[in-house]
Amino acid sequence: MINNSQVRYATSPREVKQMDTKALRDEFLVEDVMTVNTIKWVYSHYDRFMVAGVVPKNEVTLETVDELKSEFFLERRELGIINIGGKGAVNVDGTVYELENKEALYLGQGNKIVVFSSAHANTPAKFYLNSTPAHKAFPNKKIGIEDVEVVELGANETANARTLRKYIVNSVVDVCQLQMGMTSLKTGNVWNTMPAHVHDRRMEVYFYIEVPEGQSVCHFMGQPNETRHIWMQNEQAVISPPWSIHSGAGTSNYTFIWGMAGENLDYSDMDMANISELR
Ligand SMILES: O=C(O)C(=O)C[C@H](O)C(=O)CO
Ligand SMILES: [Zn+2]
Repeated sequence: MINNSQVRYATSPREVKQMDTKALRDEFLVEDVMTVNTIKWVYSHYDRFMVAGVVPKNEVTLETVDELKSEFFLERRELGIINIGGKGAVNVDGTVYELENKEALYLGQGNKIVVFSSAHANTPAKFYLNSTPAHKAFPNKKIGIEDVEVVELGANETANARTLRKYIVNSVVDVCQLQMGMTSLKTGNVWNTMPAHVHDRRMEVYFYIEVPEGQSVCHFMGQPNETRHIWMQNEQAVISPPWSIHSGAGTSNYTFIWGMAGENLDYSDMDMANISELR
């Protein structure tokens, strides 16, 4: 067992209202996601959601962590994997799933030995990992580009034209509670998830990717009438409490992976915030 994980406790809106920039970043920002040949988990007490990434230049085995007090990582958990790097593979108890860039894999509870590798060490895979507690063992499933549900959102006029791709949702794969997808802003568009929303039934984590060199995304969080912001660099993640909006404006277009867990699997269960009422 390795102890390469960090716990983030749940915070209330009242506490967050008092936080300065550093406190907000310490609590919600995950700076180092894509680590080479190692997996550094962040364990959030919001719905016990775990976030990590791995760039396997050598083979990397998924190991359990102290927080889980389990014999193996997936003993009581499910795992979503999206590859944002070069071609790679995930060996799951002897079955090999090859994942090209922007392909995903769902692993159900009970899988014991999971090994990540890259096809080429000089263009390694970059596996983004989200994991949540599971109550049932659903089958493993690879989700290729052709399996994804695609939704077009926003408009150029409001600088929020974007393509949303649902990878791990219950209309594509059987899951206990994990949902994952990817949203890409079109050229010249900068706003994600605007109009903003909250969903007190689910927490969410955004992982910003494809942010061009020298550009940033300003991520907005907090209750709709008491917002805060966190400046995000490429390949950083941010935890969104269930009571918080999660929206961002970039200094260019970009992509992000969203992952959710909680009370329901209803993607459309959102309480919208009126733009003119944001504070
Ligand atoms: O661009 C968007 O809008 C999103 O990607 C929204 C996320 O999917 C989300 O917040 C789901 O609750
Ligand atoms: Zn959301």
